[in-house]
Amino acid sequence: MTAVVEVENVTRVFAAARSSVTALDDVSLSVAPGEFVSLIGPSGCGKSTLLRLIADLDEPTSGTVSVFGKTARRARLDQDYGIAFQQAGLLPWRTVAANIGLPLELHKVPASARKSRVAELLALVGLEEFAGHYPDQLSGGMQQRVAIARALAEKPRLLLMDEPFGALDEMTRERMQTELVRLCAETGAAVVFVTHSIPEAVFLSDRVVVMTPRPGRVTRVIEVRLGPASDRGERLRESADFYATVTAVREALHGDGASLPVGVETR
Ligand SMILES: Nc1ncnc2c1ncn2[C@@H]1O[C@H](COP(=O)(O)OP(=O)(O)OP(=O)(O)O)[C@@H](O)[C@H]1O
Repeated sequence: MTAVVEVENVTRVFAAARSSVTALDDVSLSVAPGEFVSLIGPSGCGKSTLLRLIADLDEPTSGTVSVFGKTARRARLDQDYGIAFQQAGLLPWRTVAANIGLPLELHKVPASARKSRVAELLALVGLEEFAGHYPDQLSGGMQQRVAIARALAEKPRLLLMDEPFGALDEMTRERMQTELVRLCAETGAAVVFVTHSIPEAVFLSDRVVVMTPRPGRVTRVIEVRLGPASDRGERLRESADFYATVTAVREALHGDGASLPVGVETR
């Protein structure tokens, strides 16, 4: 089975006149179809750099990145995935509805199908009343929700998301997490998801990849065994298994994995 994302021995050095930063050092990562993988680690450990390399917004100093078995460049040109990054990246001259519908327009989806899909997405992110607004009339969190709706517009087989829920209030954030899990289960989409939140990573993921900075490396990979995505509802957040996995990720982040709870595997 072809991996959706294959990162092999990737190093990214940002060279400057006096010093250079090794943002990623010999990082490898493989994401299977339908798999949800979160990248977590302290600020500056290279999470965003890794995602940018996968999205072909930057190039590795050495090593290779492939997406759906193609070069990262080819996959970007073919628009094989949806992207939702920290900055919403909306087009200011387009309304909310027109921003969300943009990928559908680019792929020449007929107007009637486009309209109904945009209505569905507006409901999903709770912005039905703002369809005709422009981005600068929305709060940061609302803009972020528009960007997420746009990323989901074409039910992509891969989503690349960098702190997409960072600007949201806690209630909306949890709702969006539940929706994202449900959508991925429905569409079979794989996701590479950057976050600073341990509970968020655990709730969403099949695997949590723990990174450390200077140089940016993958130090641990924690398999999350919390049952199928379709069962990940609100009750999961209060379960003992959930807490145990959160603890395991926290310990891995602090470099203390000596006593892992039962049922949590690392490799
Ligand atoms: N364009 C760039 N030029 C120079 N250095 C860069 C560039 N982009 C990233 N870096 C450096 O690479 C390292 C990794 O940065 P990156 O943004 O990937 O980290 P991160 O884990 O996503 O951090 P955060 O959690 O704060 O968003 C940092 O030391 C950063 O300063």
